[in-house]
Amino acid sequence: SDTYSSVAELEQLYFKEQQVGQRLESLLDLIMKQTTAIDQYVKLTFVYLTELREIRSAKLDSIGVISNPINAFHMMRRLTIVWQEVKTTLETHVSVTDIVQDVLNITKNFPNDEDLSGAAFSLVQLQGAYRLNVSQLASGTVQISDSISFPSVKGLNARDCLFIGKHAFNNFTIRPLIGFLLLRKLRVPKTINQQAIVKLIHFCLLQFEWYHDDVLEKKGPIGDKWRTNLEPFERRAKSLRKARRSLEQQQQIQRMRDITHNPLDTGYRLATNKSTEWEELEVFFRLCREEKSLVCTSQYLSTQPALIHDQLICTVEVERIFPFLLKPTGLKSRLKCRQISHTHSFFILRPLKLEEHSLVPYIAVFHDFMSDAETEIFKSLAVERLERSAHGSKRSGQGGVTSDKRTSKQSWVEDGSHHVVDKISKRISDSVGLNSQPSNVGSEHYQVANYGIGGRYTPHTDYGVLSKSRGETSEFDLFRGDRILTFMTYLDDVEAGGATVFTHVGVAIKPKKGMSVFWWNLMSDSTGDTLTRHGGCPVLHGSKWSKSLHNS
Ligand SMILES: O=C(O)CCC(=O)C(=O)O
Ligand SMILES: [Fe+2]
Repeated sequence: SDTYSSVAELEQLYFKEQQVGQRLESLLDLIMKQTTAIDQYVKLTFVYLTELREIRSAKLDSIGVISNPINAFHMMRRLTIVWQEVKTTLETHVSVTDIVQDVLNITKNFPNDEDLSGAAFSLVQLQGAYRLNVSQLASGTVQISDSISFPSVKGLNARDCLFIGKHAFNNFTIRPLIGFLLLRKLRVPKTINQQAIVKLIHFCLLQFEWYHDDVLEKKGPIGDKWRTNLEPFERRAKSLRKARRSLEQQQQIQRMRDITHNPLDTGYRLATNKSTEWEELEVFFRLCREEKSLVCTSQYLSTQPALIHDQLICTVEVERIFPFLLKPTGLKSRLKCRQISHTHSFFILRPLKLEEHSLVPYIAVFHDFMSDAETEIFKSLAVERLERSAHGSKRSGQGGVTSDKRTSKQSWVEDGSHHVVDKISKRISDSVGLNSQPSNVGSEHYQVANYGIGGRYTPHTDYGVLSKSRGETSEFDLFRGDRILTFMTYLDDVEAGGATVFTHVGVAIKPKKGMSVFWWNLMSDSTGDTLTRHGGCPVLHGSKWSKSLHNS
């Protein structure tokens, strides 16, 4: 008391007050920072949660949501880019509570940037393979035909399109890229610099032209894995380049002109009945799209295999190499559907429903081979142990590489792991007459595969799994021998895409839950039958599960 009467005491108070001021200042600073952090957190999570609420209000089950490639892309975007932002605010500013800790635990193995790129590139590939309408896609619809379309919960915004477009460019799939980018040019919102996009489109076109001209000049217009337009893009250089073309290149060009103009040139057909990888891919995608009319719509040829879906190869040429495209319909009429009960007494009660798809090589399906309950057992046995599928490669000798030739995950299910598995092995043995019990050398284990967004397996043969050089193959594998028969069962329906197609006989089989397809890979002299080359089309909408057994 009476402090005011002493200056010395007042001075002390002055200092104390200043101290309080400083403390309050720091506290305010802290609180302001926290408020900004909370503000940021609220804004970020609000956007995030709004998207999640939109999904919930669409009233779809989990598979219903993620089997749409656009929804899957959005999920990948949220779990990578959006989640990283939310996580940063959580970790650095918001005080760690049990809930935060819990969230951080759940998200430990979230996807990474590579997964996001994968999702973006899958959309580009699907667009190309199935020739999806780009503006429909951007507005959030996978439009398959006039009557079939699959809307996603949310469309793609400018930033998404740009992101996807850049991925297209990085992978030289120029057409979809230009599609995506041009689309943005029409509707670029203010938030994105319009000029930057126009520049990017320009840049893409220049790169493409440069790339095309370079290939044309250095390698010529035809090769094993490429076709180019006959004319260079750059007009100024045209006459100059013409002069520089070698005689051989000119002959190549002449040959190409001849083929395109004379589809019935049988002499040529006989000379080159072996297809290049590139030509086979063209046929593969054609069969995937169930293209009926094979009209030569364009003579515009491309430099990249990735561009084949843009009708860049002239039909007459494909027909020359794949005569089945011109197959007289009479052949089809020899294929039969019938019920089979003689292979085992069990089938007297419940005959097998066989449908033939090709006689040479023999490819057929058994309808309703497995019940829904049985298919679910196989999926549940596999789902916990899925790993990225690999495929054979000339360079690596015996299998073991992963690439975008085969984009699926798989796991091996062994005989004896469940009584239903044993039951199915017996059923397969009884129906095709081969020993399918994987416990002995008769066959491999079941390979259960699940395809992701745009998941596919480009054309290949199932035989030839044993390495040519003996040292690389185990004694067991040598004893067992090569794959005689492939017996594959679809464990789910696929709404769009995902057919199994045989590129050399023009057969496309659509997955149906419980249906099995089988074919003989080897000829009677145990050499491989090249006509069995086949692949799995990209999954356009849905989830594709299959289970294969290879008999040796
Ligand atoms: O998934 C498909 O349709 C084909 C799969 C296949 O060819 C294989 O796994 O060897
Ligand atoms: Fe295969």
